[in-house]
Amino acid sequence: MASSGKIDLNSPTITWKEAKSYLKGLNNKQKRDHYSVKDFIKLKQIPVWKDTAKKANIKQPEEGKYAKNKALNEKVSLFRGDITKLEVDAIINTANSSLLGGGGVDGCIHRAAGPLLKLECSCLGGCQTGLAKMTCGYLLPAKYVIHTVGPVVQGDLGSAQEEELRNCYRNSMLTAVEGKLRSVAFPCISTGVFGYPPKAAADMALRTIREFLEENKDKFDRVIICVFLEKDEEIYLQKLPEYFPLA
Ligand SMILES: NC(=O)c1ccc[n+]([C@H]2O[C@H](COP(=O)([O-])OP(=O)(O)OC[C@H]3O[C@@H](n4cnc5c(N)ncnc54)[C@H](O)[C@@H]3O)[C@@H](O)[C@H]2O)c1
Repeated sequence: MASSGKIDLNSPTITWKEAKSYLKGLNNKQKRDHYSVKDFIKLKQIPVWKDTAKKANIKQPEEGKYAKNKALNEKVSLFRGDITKLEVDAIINTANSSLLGGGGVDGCIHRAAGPLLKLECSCLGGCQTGLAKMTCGYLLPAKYVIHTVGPVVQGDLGSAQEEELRNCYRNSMLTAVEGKLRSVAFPCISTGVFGYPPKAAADMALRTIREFLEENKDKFDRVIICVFLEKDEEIYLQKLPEYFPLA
């Protein structure tokens, strides 16, 4: 135990349960002393879709299938960058079924969270495609990590994989609601190694997030779509006005 009650989360002797319980008792300022990243991004630094659209001078398409909703346009955000830097209640990890780490987002999250994340994950018994399981965020600026396993797409996209991707977004948001979390950030689930076509994935993500927020609008302050690649940013800028038309 270090002095003044502060625990060294990098100590080889601390268990993940001790670390999780200790972190739960800290306020944001105290937690910041433990982040593995110093250039973390605060929620208030991430613009909402309403402001992004105005700045990007986005053209509103003809009447789409979703109604204009000012409140929802102030709850969703499109952000391009590293999801491990976001200071939100939870980031979603697009993991594999073992939940024991891998590459891509999964690798970035485990590296930034530190070894305690894998130790907690190893007690979860893996995760089936489409489901979601939550752990502590440890050294991440995010309080929690919601791990979900997306579908693998080889060849043509099938309806089963579409349903599985929809389940990833819905079950991750349901898990956040159960944990009373108010701000979450999604990466582009399954669009990397798992091969889901990015435009079709963006349609499924936006439809599912829109419909879930309509049913649970008071449960969230912010749902962030965190893209990493420029092409994904372009896809979402093009599709967002269809699902979140500018009010
Ligand atoms: N990409 C790899 O080299 C690699 C290798 C082995 C396993 N994995 C991982 O990939 C599988 C899941 O496939 P997937 O397509 O769902 O995931 P993914 O391959 O990680 O790609 C998902 C999306 O996340 C983007 N991305 C990558 N790093 C970041 C970051 N730091 N912040 C935000 N977004 C980022 C990436 O560009 C892509 O659009 C799992 O097995 C997992 O372990 C990835």
